[in-house]
Amino acid sequence: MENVLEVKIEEAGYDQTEAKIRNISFALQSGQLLGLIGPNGAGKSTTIKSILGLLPAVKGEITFANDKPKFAYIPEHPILYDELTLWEHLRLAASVYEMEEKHATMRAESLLEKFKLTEVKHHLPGSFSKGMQQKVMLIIGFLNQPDVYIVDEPFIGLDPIATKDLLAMLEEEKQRGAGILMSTHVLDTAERICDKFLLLSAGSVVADGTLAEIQERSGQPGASLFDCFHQLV
Ligand SMILES: Nc1ncnc2c1ncn2[C@@H]1O[C@H](COP(=O)(O)OP(=O)(O)OP(=O)(O)O)[C@@H](O)[C@H]1O
Repeated sequence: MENVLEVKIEEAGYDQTEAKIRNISFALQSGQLLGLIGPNGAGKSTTIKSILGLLPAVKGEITFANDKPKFAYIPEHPILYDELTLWEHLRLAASVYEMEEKHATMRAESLLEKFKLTEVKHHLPGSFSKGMQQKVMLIIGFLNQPDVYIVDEPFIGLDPIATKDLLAMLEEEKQRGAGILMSTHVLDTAERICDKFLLLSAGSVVADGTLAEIQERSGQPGASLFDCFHQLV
């Protein structure tokens, strides 16, 4: 399988004086869902921000497969404009992505339908609930069908049906060949859906690989991801 993203971070942090993460290297393949797992403060968001080029101090190399990579970042906390309606957000995203108008409209309508937001598409997202705002970020992320998804903790705030819809969308995008890097604390879901894991603690990788490989590394064959995690961290 082709690598859609290669990450080799020697160190990265929020200023030049102190590295918050060290020696984080992995490759994300087409059609793969990679789970970024670790306790609070382990460095998951810092890893994601390093990949996105949002940190001032990153030593290392981030390589996307394509020169002009198509990727979507779905942040943990919604970032929305007070003055734009939901539909205007989608129009803006489509124009930033340079999507063809008819295709963008069709795709937007179908995602609104899927996440049950069609009725509020001309409303301001500022008036939406937390979960609805999170869904807006998902729709924007899924709009352009990128090669790579970088998703920061998507499950918090979503109701069970929205969670199920999100999991189905992720699976669909994997089948299409997208690579997905997803950070999460929801370990039972991660265990079910991720192909591989990168387990971080205190800014470094403590284990990586498939569940079987992580079980072996933690000396607990057949154990849950939670138990392996507990043992290793
Ligand atoms: N904006 C920031 N400025 C300075 N240090 C930061 C900043 N954000 C995070 N850090 C530090 O970087 C380290 C890693 O934090 P990070 O946010 O990457 O953890 P995380 O694994 O995403 O945790 P969580 O599960 O709580 O979201 C922590 O020591 C944290 O204090």
